[in-house]
Amino acid sequence: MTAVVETEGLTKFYGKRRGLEDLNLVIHPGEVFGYLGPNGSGKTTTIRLLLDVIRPTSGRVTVLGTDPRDASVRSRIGYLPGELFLEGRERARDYLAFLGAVRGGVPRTRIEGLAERLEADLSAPMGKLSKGNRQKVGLIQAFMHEPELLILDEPTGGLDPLVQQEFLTMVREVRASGRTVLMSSHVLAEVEHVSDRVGIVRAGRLVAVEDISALREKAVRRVEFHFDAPVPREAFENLAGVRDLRVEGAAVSCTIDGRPDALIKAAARFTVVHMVSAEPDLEEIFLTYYSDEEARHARAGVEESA
Ligand SMILES: Nc1ncnc2c1ncn2[C@@H]1O[C@H](COP(=O)(O)OP(=O)(O)OP(=O)(O)O)[C@@H](O)[C@H]1O
Repeated sequence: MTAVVETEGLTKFYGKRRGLEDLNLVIHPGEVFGYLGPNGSGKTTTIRLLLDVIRPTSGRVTVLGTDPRDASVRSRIGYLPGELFLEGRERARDYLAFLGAVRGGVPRTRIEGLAERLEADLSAPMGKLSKGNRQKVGLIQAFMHEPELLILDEPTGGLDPLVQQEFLTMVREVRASGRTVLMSSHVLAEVEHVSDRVGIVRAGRLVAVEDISALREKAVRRVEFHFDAPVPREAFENLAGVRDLRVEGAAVSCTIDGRPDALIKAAARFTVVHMVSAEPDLEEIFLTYYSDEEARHARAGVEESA
């Protein structure tokens, strides 16, 4: 299976300033990849290198099996820039129709359909669009030609929660059709419900790539069962992944580290009246992981300089 994005030692310095260093990343066809990191960590630099907006200082990159310098690859990509400049008196609707024609013809009905889904107002002149509407026009132009790869830089900024949900549905549809999405964000919560994998970039370096499902499995969550009659403590002792067990009459509570399978099977032997399971807070795991990494890097830095 050919990678959709593949980089090897990809590095960009702006003069002496590090934008990105030694990025080795493979993105597979049909996956949604969340690219996460705080402001200034190198996300936009990576995206610009993939699009040949800037050229690498060193290293190698292919996009859809092609060198990004080959201009023919551009029409196979949909791109939402982090900052979108839309100017002038032309109406958004006419601008999108023009872009559609340039990209080989996009039916007006598709543009209107996307506008409806995102509740975008296409009648306003480009220069007068609100922040939210500008972002929506940006999304429509990225999605409308049904590109093989969507590269979205901070796509959800400025969208209200309902429109965000619709946008996430559009991303899921892209994946369901076997196409690929790379979306950057500085908050995990924005991408976790649609991403298959997330990459964490920090100070110009990719510090981790994680499967979202693996991250979920690592999560510790609190679970409570209420039964129709008191249950024996022994039935819940020494179960894989179960910690902080409390059995009080007909109520059992504990934390689960990893899969809840053993606990569910133990509980299934009794009559469950009610169950509460708190959704694991991935942001918390992520931040714990992140700060561990940070501490490790800081220690390595101290050791290096010692
Ligand atoms: N044109 C430029 N000239 C000089 N330095 C730059 C330039 N563009 C980016 N940088 C620097 O490169 C580093 C990475 O920036 P980049 O914009 O890629 O980060 P980012 O993760 O996209 O951040 P943000 O979320 O704020 O857009 C930062 O230190 C930034 O100051």
